[in-house]
Amino acid sequence: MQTSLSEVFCSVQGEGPYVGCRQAFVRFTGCNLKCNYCDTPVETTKVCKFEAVPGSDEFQELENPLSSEKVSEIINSYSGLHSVSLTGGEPLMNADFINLLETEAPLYLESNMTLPRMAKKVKDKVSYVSGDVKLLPPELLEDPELHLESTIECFRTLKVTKDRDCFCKIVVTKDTPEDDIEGVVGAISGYISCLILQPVTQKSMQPKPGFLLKLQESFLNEIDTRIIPQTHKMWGCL
Ligand SMILES: C[S@@+](CC[C@H](N)C(=O)[O-])C[C@H]1O[C@@H](n2cnc3c(N)ncnc32)[C@H](O)[C@@H]1O
Ligand SMILES: Nc1nc2[nH]cc(C(=O)O)c2c(=O)[nH]1
Ligand code: SF4
Ligand SMILES: [Mg+2]
Repeated sequence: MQTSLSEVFCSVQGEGPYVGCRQAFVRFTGCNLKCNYCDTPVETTKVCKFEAVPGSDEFQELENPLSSEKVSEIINSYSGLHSVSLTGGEPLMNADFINLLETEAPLYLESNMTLPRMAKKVKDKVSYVSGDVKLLPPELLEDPELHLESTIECFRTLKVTKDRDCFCKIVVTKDTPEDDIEGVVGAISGYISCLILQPVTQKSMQPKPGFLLKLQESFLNEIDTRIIPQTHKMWGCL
């Protein structure tokens, strides 16, 4: 089986509870959402950029699409990996491909948690789930009620178990409604090991620190809640 990737590189996880862990990053193309804050191009590319030496800024170009065998081989060429971040775009759009990967390091899924049928397919394949809850303006969603139901269903399917960690990240902007955050956290807190409030990185969209601290305080009785911004952007690594 083959798929298109935009890039493969080795760096450290810049977000959430595993910040600083060495990972291979596999970036799939295509996404089913259009988040107003998204920092990543999701269009399908002709070639996949592959950085063989971490931090070298020298990229080889591999023609898309790539086979699962080739992608596994590239990932296994990196040493010292904690895990393999499957990101994008939306990696769950490639659930069948993910199931064919044969990597030495465990898989870490980075998902928008809106595709429950795909989530079922990969539930025994992934060891870490970094699941976003997308609190977007309703005009950006086709069916806001279904969006919420699908999100909860994905967390139920990929919930924390003895073999899988699952945590939630919520990107918070100055326009994120407090009530929406509270409602969804109540619905998924039983499925996750911790909740990360991730302030959006663009200065113009950022919430006030006091808003995040107040939210954190209100959730701490229910779930380990941490405020962690994107750290890889601070020191300019991939
Ligand atoms: C580019 S997305 C790809 C994976 C998946 N589609 C998702 O959204 O979870 C990777 C992570 O970056 C986060 N992200 C994207 N744009 C961001 C921004 N401007 N500020 C903070 N986090 C951002 C997303 O919320 C997600 O947690
Ligand atoms: N260092 C680093 N950490 C990340 N965490 C999530 C990322 C992503 O784009 O999915 C990402 C990324 O692109 N780079
Ligand atoms: S779901 Fe992820 S990749 Fe897709 S638009 Fe939102 S942040 Fe970007
Ligand atoms: Mg990123």
